[in-house]
Amino acid sequence: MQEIISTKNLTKLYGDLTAVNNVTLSVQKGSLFGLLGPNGSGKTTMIKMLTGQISPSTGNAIILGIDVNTDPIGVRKLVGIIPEQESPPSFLTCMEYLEFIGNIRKIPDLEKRADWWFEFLEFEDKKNVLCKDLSRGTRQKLMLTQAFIHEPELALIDEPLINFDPIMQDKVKSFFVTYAQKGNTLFISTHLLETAEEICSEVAILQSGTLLFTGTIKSVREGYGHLQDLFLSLVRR
Ligand SMILES: Nc1ncnc2c1ncn2[C@@H]1O[C@H](COP(=O)(O)OP(=O)(O)OP(=O)(O)O)[C@@H](O)[C@H]1O
Repeated sequence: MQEIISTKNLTKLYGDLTAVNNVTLSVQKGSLFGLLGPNGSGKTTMIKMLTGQISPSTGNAIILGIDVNTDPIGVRKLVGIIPEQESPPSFLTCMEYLEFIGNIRKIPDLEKRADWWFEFLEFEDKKNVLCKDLSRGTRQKLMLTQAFIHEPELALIDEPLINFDPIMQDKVKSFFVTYAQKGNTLFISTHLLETAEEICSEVAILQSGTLLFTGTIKSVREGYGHLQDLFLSLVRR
């Protein structure tokens, strides 16, 4: 087993508010890890700390062997990221945005890879359209493409499916499962408990910044029936 994400007593304070409280977590290679929790429970704050977008108040996170506090750029070079409700730049076309990402990430066969993604996510017709003129779902397709185009061994995605129709959700879920089966690791935050139960290998439940549960989906099914039963019994307490 190889540890891809390891946090120790990770804490984030915003003034008097403790957004994330002493979270110690371990994610193994090949996991499809789901971070769950009610609104405002600290999921986005966790992802921001794991990707070096914000610094923890105390505690630390090691991502792919790198301490994200000391080398956030090193972490961001390796991983794929979709921040919460992030949109691509309005003034670039889809292809221009991917070229921009390709230059930063030094992807040699960018055009070939981009064409694969345009076809896979069914938005070839938007290749040369300005991002400001895309629907929300298509913007999410482009964000998904930029996160995976360099085939990162770890991707961290805040609410990956929320803007997709059911057909596209199905396609992306299958992609995630296959991607993890190849030995890559996915860390997603979501409110979709059924989806998490369907595709995740492991889940964690946060409430008010505190970790209430971590375990495999198998252990959830064996111990509690459905993820939703466990979730509701924990957060309603
Ligand atoms: N920059 C900030 N300054 C002050 N408080 C913040 C900031 N960012 C987040 N918070 C607060 O931290 C807490 C956790 O927020 P966070 O966005 O991490 O929750 P979340 O679980 O992602 O919520 P949701 O499911 O609604 O997206 C909330 O109370 C939020 O208001």
